[in-house]
Amino acid sequence: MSSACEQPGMSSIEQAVEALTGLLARPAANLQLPLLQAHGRLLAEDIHARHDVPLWDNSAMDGYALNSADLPPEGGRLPLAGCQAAGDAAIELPPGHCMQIFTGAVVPVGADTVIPQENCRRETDGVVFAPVRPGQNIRRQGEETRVGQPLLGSGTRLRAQEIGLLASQGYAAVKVSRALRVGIISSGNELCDPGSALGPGQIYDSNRYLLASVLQGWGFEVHQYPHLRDNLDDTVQLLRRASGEQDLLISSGGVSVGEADYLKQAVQQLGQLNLWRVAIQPGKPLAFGTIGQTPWIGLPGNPAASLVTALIIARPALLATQSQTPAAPAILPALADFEWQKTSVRTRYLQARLQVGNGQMQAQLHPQQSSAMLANCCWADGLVVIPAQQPVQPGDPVGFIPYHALLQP
Ligand SMILES: Nc1nc2c(c(=O)[nH]1)N[C@H]1C(S)=C(S)[C@@H](COP(=O)(O)OP(=O)(O)OC[C@H]3O[C@@H](n4cnc5c(N)ncnc54)[C@H](O)[C@@H]3O)O[C@H]1N2
Ligand code: MOO
Repeated sequence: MSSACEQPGMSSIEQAVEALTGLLARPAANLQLPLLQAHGRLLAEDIHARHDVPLWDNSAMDGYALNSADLPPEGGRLPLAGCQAAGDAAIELPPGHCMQIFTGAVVPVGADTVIPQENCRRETDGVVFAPVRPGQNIRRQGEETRVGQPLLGSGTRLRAQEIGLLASQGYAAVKVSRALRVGIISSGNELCDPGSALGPGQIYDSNRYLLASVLQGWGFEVHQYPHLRDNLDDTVQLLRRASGEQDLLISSGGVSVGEADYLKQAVQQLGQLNLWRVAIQPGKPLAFGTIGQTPWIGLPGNPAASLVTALIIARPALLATQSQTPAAPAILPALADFEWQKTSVRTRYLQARLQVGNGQMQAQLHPQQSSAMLANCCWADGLVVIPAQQPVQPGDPVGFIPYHALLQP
């Protein structure tokens, strides 16, 4: 990322992230959600074990349970006495016998060892064992977790494994943080939604779908608003309504210098414009401010500029409303498999792929880097970061941020 920005009128990326983070408030309320709806949410309570895990000593194998004291050290034959199946209460092992047992079944009373069926020889009414190690293949009560033990802390993001762990402790519902409600607004007379026929001069609105996917991927609740026509009255009206309904508004388009770009003007009329223009390419015209109590982020209209600014500037600020420690995506070291001479006062994010060459990670660029394109972003699996004013020669070290890291919370 850029250091202090020397371009008059532009903030550095760090300044923009810091100012935006200060503008966004955490949603106050928590909510109780059924476990199946809690995936991806942040836990809003501390979770303790309700019982030991395992609940009782149980078998790790399909085989035969026995009391090791019943066998001589060289092994031997034990008569077979019934079967202990998973889901049944513990039955008693008669002294001097063995009992068939299945994985997960409670260990019969009196048994201390389980031998897998492939490691012994079954006869009609008995089993012949090699020497055994007492205690083999038994999962002990409480060896994973003891009742009352802290399991998950408030603030933990519930991934698949946390959901599974909560279910294993009998939690049918959990308290989670309410996700920010984000209103999405696409601005421009030229926009038409997929599913409708394009009129003359129209294009399909891709940013609405792109941004909704990004925000949903981070766990936010997304609400759509109608396309904003390029005039001040409509813009003021829609922003006033939407700001009363959402925790945050994110628009795309209408923030550069064009005479049909009314968003900043409308925000100034309704509230306050806090920042405009960031030393980032693509994405320079990014703006944000507040309408009443509701923050607004104006992403640039070019689709790749919308995507990159959402991932690099909005992401850390938005995730800070959800968690105390938003994970900054790791910048992976790579070697440039390209030359870049178009230096700029802005930090440049380039659509790139990583590949292994000569045993090292090499970053390759898409031949087209226009911010008006999306096919290049689909080709890419991440972004190469070129600091301001820094040309790159083939073989130079560069930083690479994988898309998967940016698209996850
Ligand atoms: N004279 C100048 N012109 C422009 C400058 C500048 O500094 N001086 N900056 C350029 C840069 S950089 C960008 S990025 C764009 C951003 O402009 P806006 O945010 O005002 O966006 P629009 O003008 O509304 O649209 C730009 C471009 O993107 C297309 N677009 C807009 N919304 C969508 C959408 N929802 N789905 C798909 N495509 C969309 C729109 O049709 C335009 O082609 O400004 C440059 N101009
Ligand atoms: O910043 Mo614009 O986003 O260069 O296309």
